[in-house]
Parts: sequence; C-alpha cells; structure tokens
Amino acid sequence: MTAQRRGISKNPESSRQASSWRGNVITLLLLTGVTGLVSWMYFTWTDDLTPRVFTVECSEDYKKYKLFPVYMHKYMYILLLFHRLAERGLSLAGSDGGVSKHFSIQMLQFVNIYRYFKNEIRDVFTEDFELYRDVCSRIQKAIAETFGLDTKQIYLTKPTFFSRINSTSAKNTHDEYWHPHIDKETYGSFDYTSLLYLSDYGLEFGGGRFVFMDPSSNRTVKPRAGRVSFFSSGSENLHHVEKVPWGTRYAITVSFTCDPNYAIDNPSLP
Ligand SMILES: O=C(O)CCC(=O)C(=O)O
Ligand SMILES: [Fe+2]
Repeated sequence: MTAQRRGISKNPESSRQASSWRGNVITLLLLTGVTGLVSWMYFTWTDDLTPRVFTVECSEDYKKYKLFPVYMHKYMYILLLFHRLAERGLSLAGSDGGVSKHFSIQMLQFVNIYRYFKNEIRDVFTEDFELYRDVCSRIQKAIAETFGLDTKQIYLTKPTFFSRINSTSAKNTHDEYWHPHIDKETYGSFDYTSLLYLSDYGLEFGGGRFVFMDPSSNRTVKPRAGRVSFFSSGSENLHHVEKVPWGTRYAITVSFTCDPNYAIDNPSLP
C-alpha cells in the first residue's frame, strides 16, 4: 500500500495566487501601520498647539455682581517665552517650602520685588519690565477678544506674580498649592485669571497639571513653556494644581478685574 501525503499543491498558478495574496496582506498591514503612525504623530504634535475653548455655565455667583456683565469660561493658548525673567527673579528670593510667589505689587505674605531689590532692580530686570508689560497687554487683549469685551473693560489687578513649585515639603499653608479653590474667593479682586506657563510638564517637572474640577468631569491643562490658560475667576472654575513630585514648575499669574476701583498700574521700573 502506498502511503498517501497531503500537502500544498505544487500547481504554479496557485503558488502565484498565494504569494500575491501574501503581498497584498503585507502592503495592507504596512499602509495601516504608516497611516496609524502619521495620525498619531499628527495628533500628538498638533493637538497641543491648537487653541482650545471650553464653555461652562456661569455660576450663581454672578447674580451678586450686577454691575458687570457675565461671561463664559474659556481658555486658549498663545506662545510666548518668559522663562528668563522668572528664573532671574526667583533665584534671588523665595520660600523654602516648595512654592515661591513673587508679586510685582506689594502683598503681605509674599516678596515685593521692588522692596527686595531696592536700587538694584534695574540691574536685575532691565528690559524685562518692557517684556512683562507686553505680555500683560497681549493677555488682556486675548481675554477681551475671547470673552467679547472691550480691552478697556478689564483692568490689571493684584496680585500678579511668578510662582515656582518644586517637591520641597510645604512649610505653611501658602505653600499648599494643591487645594481646590476659587480664585475670586482666594484673591478677592480677580474676575479673570490667566496663567502663563514657563516650563514643560513631563520634561522639566512631573505632576503639576492644572485641573478644572467641572461637575461632569475634570479638565486638565498640561503646563508647557509659553502656554497661556485663562478663565473667569468665579466658582464655575473651581480648580487645583496637582502635586509636583519632581523638577521645578514655573508660571506667571496675571489677573484682571472689571472693577476700576481694584485696577493697578502696569509694573514699571522706579
Ligand atoms: O499655577 C497654576 O497653574 C495655578 C495656580 C493657582 O491656581 C493659583 O495661584 O491660584
Ligand atoms: Fe487658582
């Protein structure tokens, strides 16, 4: 009896078909892979640079502020570089409890750079005040445009400050930046808060993301050097900053009020 073998037919036509089928599958896989990679690269690199605006319902608080119109919470990004100024100022003064806030305006528990540097202020900052003023007015313009205001309806207010956060443990409650809060309650005169980030999340520090604690879900802003986030300062924008486990996070807070009584002048050299 002859042993029977089953195997792939040696027919040349079916071999050709099999190899062209394999070729098609490989091409399809390659195409899918390349498309996936390109989409991933596109979304990773472009997503972060696109201005984003989210709208939330105004909180009940605004019923108390009859004088001023009610605006929605929105935020967007603009690109600016400001790291140098923060590092220069902050390297010379600050708390050892993980957070340093340096106001350009006098505030009780924080460093007033005018007082701190006295006559040396010109050596430390020189042309940086010009840059700072320019940044403030660009942010003011962006806020006014986004919220449908005239730039003359919002005024720079205090405190406006640099902050540096690292993993050093908090020495007092002012160092505890991670608590959920409402800026209007914390700072009083704020109607619009803006934050200009000066260092990159994930590269220069870990944690430290800004979290809007919206009722439906949280929304997170990843700090990135040059990124600006702004929002109305009422209870519709309860937020907190995640703890920073490593590295150093720099930011500038620039705030605006609708009330001319709380307006301050742009910072300038004496
Ligand atoms: O630095 C930040 O991202 C926000 C800080 C903050 O919420 C505040 O100082 O009120
Ligand atoms: Fe805040």
